[in-house]
Order: sequence, then structure tokens, then C-alpha cells
Amino acid sequence: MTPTPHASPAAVSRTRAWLVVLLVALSGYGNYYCYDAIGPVADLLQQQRGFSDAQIGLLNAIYSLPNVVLVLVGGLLVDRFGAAFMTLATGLVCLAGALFTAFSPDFTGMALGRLLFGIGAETMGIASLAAVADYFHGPGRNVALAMGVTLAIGRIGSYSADMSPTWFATAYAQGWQPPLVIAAVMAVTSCVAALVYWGIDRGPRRAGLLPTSRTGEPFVWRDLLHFGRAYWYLLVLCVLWYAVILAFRSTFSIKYFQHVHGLDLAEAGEMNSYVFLAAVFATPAFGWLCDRRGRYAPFLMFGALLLPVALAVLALTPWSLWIATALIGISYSLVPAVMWPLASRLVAPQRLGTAIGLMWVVQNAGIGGANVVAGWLNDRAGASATNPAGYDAMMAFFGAASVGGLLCAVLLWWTAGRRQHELRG
Ligand SMILES: C[C@H](NC(=O)[C@@H](N)CCCCN)C(=O)O
Repeated sequence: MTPTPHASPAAVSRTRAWLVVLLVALSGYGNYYCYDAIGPVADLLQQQRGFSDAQIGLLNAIYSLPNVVLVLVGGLLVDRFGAAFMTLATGLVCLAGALFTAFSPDFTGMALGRLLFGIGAETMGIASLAAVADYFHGPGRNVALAMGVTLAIGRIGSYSADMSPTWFATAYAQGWQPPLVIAAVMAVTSCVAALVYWGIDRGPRRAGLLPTSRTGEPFVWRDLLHFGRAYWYLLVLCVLWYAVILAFRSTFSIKYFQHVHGLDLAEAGEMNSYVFLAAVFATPAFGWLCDRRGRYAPFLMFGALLLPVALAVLALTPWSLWIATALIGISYSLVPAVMWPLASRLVAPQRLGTAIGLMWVVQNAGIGGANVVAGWLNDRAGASATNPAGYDAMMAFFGAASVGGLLCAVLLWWTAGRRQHELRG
């Protein structure tokens, strides 16, 4: 892989670099907690505020909708104003969104809150990855381990939101609002962590030890197309892999386990949650392994391979659900653990925000599209507990998309990810 021009993060102490990881991860924890805070209060919102299923769905869909365009602007802003400033700025936007969501008297206000939260949260995700790349780029700096730790703490945020009905039972007993106030408190924590990170980042950045932002340079649309071929393979893999994994795991898998494999709701939910829990531990472990071996693309290819294999095991064999769950769990840990460090190696540091922003624009459209197509296929085939074969078309669709993703991972490995490329970079 071609080395990118870079300031010298190696001159920043490891303690400071890991402190940045911890702070960025803490802000990510609040971000992921708020993202997943609607699911646990969905039933209360229906009972106490009379919201329909469509309204509940909209509270989450409205998060992705603006990002089909805006997250690219967010990425450009990260390159222009730097990761630290943008983590803080987007943390404040997320907090405003979380407060609106918790305190709005009606559905429209809540939806506006979720819209605002989505605008802040996706750009904060880019700023977090750029922050870690700033401090860990370069040989021997363990960029994949650092990104893995950041992602893992974010996943704990999602897991905490899922567990919040147990951990904060008293709040839930008082109705829909207190749990959302707790989510807003998590957003405050995010802002405090972002503020401290911004404070400690100023010294090394002013001393020129970190990549300088591109403030003052005019934005040129054509720049968007000037990433190398390997980047485009990574982008298509990102779209296809996240579209399948999120549309399946976050939307349809529980229902699929119930209707096709005969699990009850609690068993299906628990089976699904193991994927999440595994990712908390396995994502940093895989990141560490990649850094240690100095190899990324082969691991990415292996992670991308496991998804179609897992879907085939689910759809075509009577094997235990544990096998498919383990395979999805490894893929869900391995692919993000490698994808984002690899992105930071494929593009110049000053363009990382734009590069990830562009990936997430198409990714958000892909996730939305995959949800719609899968739902349409299930409805068309009348998928249900009495007609489990009705899910075949959805599984074939997910299978085909995941094979497309695997193909991109192979092309990426072939173009820029073989031993002679990676060990050079
Ligand atoms: C880092 C990566 N995040 C994304 O890809 C986001 N665009 C979507 C996250 C949606 C849930 N918060 C990841 O979380 O693996």
C-alpha cells in the first residue's frame, strides 16, 4: 500500500494517544446509546402516547434519511476543521437532538430531535475514526487495535441501551420519558469527553505533530472522484456488507429466527444479542491481530466470506443456529475491525473524513434500500410462521448482496492488499 504523506504522530506520547482513544470511545459510547434508545421505549411510546408502528419506525429511519447527503458534508467538515473540533461540535448537535427527543410534547418534536441527532451522530462517527487515525497512523502505531477499542466501547453503548430496562428498571416504571432523559445524560457525557479531547489535542496539533486540516483550500467536487481503485472496492464492500448485516441483524433476524427456526421472542432476541456481545471483545482482538501481522486485506476478505457462508448455513442447512450466529459474530467483529484502519491507509490523512463521508452516504442509502427490498420480498411471498419458505427470497437477496461484497474484498486484496503492498505501507 502506498505510504501517505503525514505529520509525525509517532512524536506524540503513547499515553496521550491512548487517552485520546479513551475519550473518543467515551463520546462514541453516548452516541451509540442514544441511537439504540428508541427500541426499549417503543412499547411505552405506543401505550402511553399512542404512537403507531410506522411512527416508531420513522423515529429510527429519520436518523439515516438526511445522511444520504449530509454525512458527506460532515466528512468534508472533519477534513476542514479537524477531528477534535468536529467531535465536540457534533456532540453538541447530538445533545440538542437527544434533549428534543426526550422533552418534546408531541411526535413531530421527537422526530425533529431524532433528525438532529442523526445529523450529528454520523458525522461524529467519522470524526472519531479520523481522530484515532490522526494519533495512530504509521508503522508500529496499532491503528487497527485503537479503532477496534473505539468501536468496541461504542458497541457497549448499544448493548447498554438494550440492557437499560433491567439496569434502570425504576426509570422505565415511570414511563417513556425518564429512559430518554437518561439517553440525554449519556449525550452530555459524550460532550464532556469531546471537550476534554479537544483540550488535549490542541498542543500536539499546534506543534505540527498531527495532520493539519485543509482550512482555506477551496472545495473541488472533482476531488471526490480522485481516490484510488482500491478505495472504490472498499466503498462497495462497505455498502453491501453493512446493508446486509444491519438489515438482517437489526431488522429481520429476530422475526426470521422465530418463524423459520421456531424460537420464541426471548430466545431469538438473546441469540441475536450474542453477535453484539461477541463484537465487544472480538473487534479489538482482531484489530490487534491485523496490526501484529501487518496484514489487513486478507482478514477483510475472510470476514466478508463468512457472511454469505453464514446466510447459506441458515437458509440451506438444518444445522444448529449457534453455527450461523458464531459465523455472523466473527464477520461482524472482523470486517469493521479491518475496514476503517484500511480506509485510513488507502487515502491521505487530510482526506480521510471526505473518504469515509462518501462511503457512508452510499452506505446509508444501501441500508435503507436493503430494508425496503427485504420487507417487500417478505410481504410479496407472504413470509410468516405458517409460511417459513416465504423468507427464501429475502435470504437469496441478502446472500447475493453478500457475495457481491466478497467479490469486492477479493478485488481489493488483488489490487492493493497482497503481502508486497501491505508490508510496504
Ligand atoms: C463505524 C461503523 N459505523 C457506521 O458504519 C455508521 N455509518 C452506521 C452506524 C449505525 C449504528 N450506529 C460501525 O459502527 O461499524
